[in-house]
Amino acid sequence: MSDNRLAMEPSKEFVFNYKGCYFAVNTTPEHVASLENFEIKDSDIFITTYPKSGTVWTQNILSLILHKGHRNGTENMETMDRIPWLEYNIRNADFDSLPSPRVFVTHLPYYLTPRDLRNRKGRVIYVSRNPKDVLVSYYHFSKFIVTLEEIPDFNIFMERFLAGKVLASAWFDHVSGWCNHAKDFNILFLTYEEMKKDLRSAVLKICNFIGKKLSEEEIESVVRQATFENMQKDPRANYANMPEDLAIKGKGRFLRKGTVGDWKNTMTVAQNERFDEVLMDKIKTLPIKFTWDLESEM
Ligand SMILES: Nc1ncnc2c1ncn2[C@@H]1O[C@H](COP(=O)(O)OS(=O)(=O)O)[C@@H](OP(=O)(O)O)[C@H]1O
Repeated sequence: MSDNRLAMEPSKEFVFNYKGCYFAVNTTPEHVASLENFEIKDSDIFITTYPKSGTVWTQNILSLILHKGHRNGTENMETMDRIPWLEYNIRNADFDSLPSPRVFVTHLPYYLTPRDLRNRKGRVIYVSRNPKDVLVSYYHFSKFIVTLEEIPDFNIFMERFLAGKVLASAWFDHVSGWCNHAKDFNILFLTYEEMKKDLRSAVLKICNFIGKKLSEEEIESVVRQATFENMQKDPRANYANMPEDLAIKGKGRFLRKGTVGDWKNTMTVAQNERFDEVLMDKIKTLPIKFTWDLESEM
C-alpha cells in the first residue's frame, strides 16, 4: 500500500470495524452485536451523538434534571456511572440494576441500536453539531486521550474524517441515518448550536420530552450548572478521574473551548474549500440546518 493509502487507514491498534462502523477496541464486536437484543424499558432515555457533538454536555444536563443530588451537590457520582456508555461498558455496569429512568449514552449509528428502540420504545435525544467544529474538536481530542489514534497532521485527520475513517465512521452517514429513520424512534433532535444560543429553551425541550416537571428555580439551577464556564470547573465533566485505560495523555481539558465557529481558527481557506467540496451539497439535503458561527445561519 502507498504511504498515502496507509495514512488513510485507521490503525487496528485503536479501532475495529463492525458492520460498517468503527469502534474503539475497548469494546468487542460480540458486545456490540448483543445490543440488538438489549431489552428496552419505556422509561429508558438514550443520548445519541456523533463524537464531539455535545455528548457530555447533554449527559450533564440529564444528570442535573433527573437527580436532585446532582443538582444540589450532595451526590458526587462519575458521569459514566450515572449515564453509562451502551457500546463501551468499560465499568461493567449492570444495566438491569440502574435506577429508572435509565439513561444511556451512545455513538451508535441508527441501524446498530437495540431492536426495541427502533420500534419506538424508550426515548432518544439526538444531538448534532456543525461538522467543521466537530472535526476540529475531534482533532484536538485525538491528541488528548489514549484510546484514540493521534494524527498530528490536521490535513490527514480531515481526510480521514471526510472519508469516515475515524471512530464512529462518517459524520454525514451518522446524522443522515438518524434523520432518515427518525420515524422509527421516539426521538428529539437538538443541535449543539441551539443549546449554545438558548440553553434554557433546550433544557425545557428535554424536560418536556422526558415528561419531567421541574420548578422555575430548579430549571435555573440546571441551566446555570450546565454552562460551559461552570462545567469546565467540574472534574466529572472533564473526565478528571478517568480509569487508567481511558487516561488522558495530552495537555488541556476535555471542555476545551465550547464555542461555535472555532473551526475558523484551525482550518485554512483551502481546507475549508476542500471540506465544502466534499460535504456541503450533502449537508444541504439534511433536515437540520447547521449554524457555522453565531452570526450566520445557513
Ligand atoms: N457546557 C458546554 N457548553 C459548550 N460546549 C461544551 C459544554 N460541555 C462540553 N462541551 C464541548 O463539547 C465538545 C465535546 O463533545 P462530546 O462531549 O460530544 O465529546 S465525546 O464524543 O463525548 O468525546 C467539546 O468541544 P470543543 O471545546 O470544541 O472541543 C467540549 O468543550
